[in-house]
Amino acid sequence: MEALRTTDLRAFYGKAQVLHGIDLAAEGGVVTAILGRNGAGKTTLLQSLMGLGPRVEGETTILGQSTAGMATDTIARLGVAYMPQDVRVFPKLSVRENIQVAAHSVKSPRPLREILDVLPEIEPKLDSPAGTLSGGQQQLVGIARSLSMRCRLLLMDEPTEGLMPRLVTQVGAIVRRLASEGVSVIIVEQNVGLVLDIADVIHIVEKGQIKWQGPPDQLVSAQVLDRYMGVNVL
Ligand SMILES: Nc1ncnc2c1ncn2[C@@H]1O[C@H](COP(=O)(O)OP(=O)(O)OP(=O)(O)O)[C@@H](O)[C@H]1O
Repeated sequence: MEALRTTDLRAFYGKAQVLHGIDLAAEGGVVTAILGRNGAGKTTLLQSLMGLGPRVEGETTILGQSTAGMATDTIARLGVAYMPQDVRVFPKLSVRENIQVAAHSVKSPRPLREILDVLPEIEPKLDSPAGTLSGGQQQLVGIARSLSMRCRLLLMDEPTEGLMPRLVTQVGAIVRRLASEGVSVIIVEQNVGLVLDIADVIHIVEKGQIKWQGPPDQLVSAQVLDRYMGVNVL
């Protein structure tokens, strides 16, 4: 089933237009990566999908339903999880409680045991206040929260920022695992290597527009990365 479709999505902060007609479609089981330079509008795109922040125009359909006028919590209840860039844990709650809060918001959460099998690093920290964990560990708690919600559309904003390479690989494996379960994952990333490894389709956003889209093997052409990202992979 189609998890997401936007048609001519436009977003505004006050009078400033940040997204200029985004057409994006994503199926269940597909990992869609969004690349782009700083300020291109990637975070604004995810926030627009969640009904957070900017004023939006155009059409968005999530899991078959138009989200026009929907509040963020209603969008979440359709089966959408959003992992913002600055993952916010509840610092005074334990890691376990942080996961329970997320699990509480859905009818049939993923069992904790299953989450710990994928994220063994957090098991020894389950009863520690989440605010005492390192930034990287807090990122993992954010991922654990998303896993617990058993979402059908997962929006991730730079989930590997600040993570050590081993954990970056692990996050990549988790994303692929969710896709194999039928989840549609939209991932904003700066880590081009990771994107090439895990994405099925890549969209490059520049100045609020999708300038290029295609599979990873086509992206590995110096022109595309040089031109839109200032990255030279060759
Ligand atoms: N709350 C806001 N109010 C006004 N302008 C904003 C707001 N948030 C973002 N912008 C502007 O919108 C544009 C897109 O920002 P956005 O954060 O979506 O880009 P991004 O591609 O996610 O960048 P980054 O990689 O730095 O996170 C930028 O010009 C930014 O200054």
